[in-house]
Amino acid sequence: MTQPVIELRGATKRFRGSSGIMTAVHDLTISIRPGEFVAVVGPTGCGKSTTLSLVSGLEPPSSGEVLVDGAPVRGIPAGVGYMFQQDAILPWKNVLDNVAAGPRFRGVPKARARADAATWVERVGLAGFEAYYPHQLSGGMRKRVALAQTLVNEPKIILMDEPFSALDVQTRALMQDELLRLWAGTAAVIFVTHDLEEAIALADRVIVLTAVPATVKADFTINLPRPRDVEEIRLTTAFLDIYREIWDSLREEVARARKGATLSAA
Ligand SMILES: Nc1ncnc2c1ncn2[C@@H]1O[C@H](COP(=O)(O)OP(=O)(O)OP(=O)(O)O)[C@@H](O)[C@H]1O
Repeated sequence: MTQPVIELRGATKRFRGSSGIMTAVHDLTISIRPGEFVAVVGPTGCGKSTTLSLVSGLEPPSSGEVLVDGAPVRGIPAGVGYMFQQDAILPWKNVLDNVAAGPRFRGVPKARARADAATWVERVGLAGFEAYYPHQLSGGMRKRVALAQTLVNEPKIILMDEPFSALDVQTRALMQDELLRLWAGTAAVIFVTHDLEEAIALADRVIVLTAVPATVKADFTINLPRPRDVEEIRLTTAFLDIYREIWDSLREEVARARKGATLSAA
């Protein structure tokens, strides 16, 4: 059996807020193998981003353990790439230099960093746009730059927090396909999303979290064949069956979260 690359063992995270201590995630136990694509869904505000912060080392757990490659996470682990809703594109650098910035920061010599960046700019479909500046790019093109910025570092773990949620529906589907094509099992991915369709279309497993404090409610294996075309696969009976099953589980938590929000607002 392959050793997990990411492991949360009974991880709990508490925050001190204005009205006392609140528990964001509680007794979270998740194990992810190398190259596995895991989507995490749950109601709004349940603790999905906090889960990513634990794995990225941005937040230490209050109790329990978080391990990357079998070692407890202390600080930001090496080999982890990120992609968030807001990209980290530098407006004063052109496309090529934006993609080369990460390797340069890690100490890769300039010529090598630019050569690697050029390869990734091409792979994400931006050949010819190397000298463009971010303000000259569309939303989808910016996402391609962000994808290249992440993948140029050859991460073995990619943490994604709703990376495509600000895109229009068509560009979003295009980027989902691009992500699957470029990822192709090369890294373990945790993909946080509000969108259950997106979760199922992309992932090998979909983890449903409970309303806050988040803990694992259910863990579904997605046995849809790869390679996938995200727009085609959504129309298949197998997809709709899985969707119904997971939505039944998620719906209860969404209802609990809404009830909690109404009570706290009253
Ligand atoms: N640094 C912090 N300090 C205090 N409370 C925090 C902190 N980070 C998160 N929280 C709280 O923890 C809970 C979970 O937040 P989190 O952002 O992880 O949820 P989420 O599921 O990602 O939310 P969304 O669905 O809105 O993206 C929320 O109640 C939030 O206010």
